[in-house]
Amino acid sequence: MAVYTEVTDDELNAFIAQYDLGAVLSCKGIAEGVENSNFLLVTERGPFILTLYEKRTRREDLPFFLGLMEHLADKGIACPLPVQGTDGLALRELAGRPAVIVTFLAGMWPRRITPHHCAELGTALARLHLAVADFRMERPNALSLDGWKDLAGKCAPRADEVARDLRATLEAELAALEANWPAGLPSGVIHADLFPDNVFFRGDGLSGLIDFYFACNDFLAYDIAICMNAWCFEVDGSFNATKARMLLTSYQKVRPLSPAELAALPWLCRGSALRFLLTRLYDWLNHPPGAFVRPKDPLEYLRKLRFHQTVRGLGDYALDDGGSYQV
Ligand SMILES: Nc1ncnc2c1ncn2[C@@H]1O[C@H](COP(=O)(O)OP(=O)(O)O)[C@@H](O)[C@H]1O
Ligand SMILES: N[C@@H](CCOP(=O)(O)O)C(=O)O
Repeated sequence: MAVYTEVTDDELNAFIAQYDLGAVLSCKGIAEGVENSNFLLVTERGPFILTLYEKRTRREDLPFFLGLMEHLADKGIACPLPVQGTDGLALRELAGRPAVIVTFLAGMWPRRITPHHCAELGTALARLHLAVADFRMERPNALSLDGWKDLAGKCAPRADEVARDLRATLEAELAALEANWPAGLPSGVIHADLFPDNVFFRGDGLSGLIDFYFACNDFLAYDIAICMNAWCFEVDGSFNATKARMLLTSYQKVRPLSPAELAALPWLCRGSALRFLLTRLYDWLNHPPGAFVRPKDPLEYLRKLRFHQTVRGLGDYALDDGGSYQV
């Protein structure tokens, strides 16, 4: 379960005393998530989420993530809002980790993805991309080409333990991506991890987005590629063109994609597949024995990468009309 850092009652009570939230009624570790320690904190003012930031979330990036959530909430995007203490500060320290309390978002993430979920996602993603246009803070994407090379180098000596010839596959893919990575596409702040477990629904409607801790500046269309990989494959590994069409069509009703963005999607999907293959592979090879968190399967993303390697253009996704299918 994703609670890496335990908090004692004394530490928690001293921490909460810095807010105007009343007394703590309960505080339970949340099993989901892999990056940070999360707790469902119930106080006399209601439910909140307490997050302690762990290894991959760098302290110097936290003002960007918190500022982004505040900016998005201000623009009407349903997302958690950092809660300030009586001193006006949201970011503080608890049990030796940077920590914040954010507002609780009602809803459930979808366990069985339907094309309708993908349509809702497309609308929300495009709204997010429009909403960040005037967000002034920047954070370069540490998990783009240079970051992938770094991770691939660290995994190389043991990669073939996970899949035959994986080391050579990674090297060849990195070279191909370096030679073909698009340039000059519309850029801005992207979520960069908008997987189903970070998107909440209430009934049929999307109710909010969470987990902005990989957000960064990159091509906006790269965020779509991340979503195509995370939402538009079936458990048997097949690509579901209907889901991708729903995603693209809804997105484009809010923010139309340029021909260059559409043409770049196959390479962006390859890059996104490699990115999640590499972080999962790194975690797979390096998770401490006995850790509660079960690392995610890197091979799922190797299969997605192999699929995209066969794609020569949008037609191979059955998206040659640019996803202009009418929902
Ligand atoms: N603001 C929130 N409102 C409601 N639940 C939340 C909120 N933030 C996180 N959660 C819960 O905590 C889980 C893990 O959160 P997440 O941000 O994905 O963690 P991690 O960064 O460790 O992956 C989510 O799946 C959800 O159940
Ligand atoms: N979405 C990533 C892992 C990051 O986990 P999250 O719990 O922060 O969404 C993956 O699937 O590899």
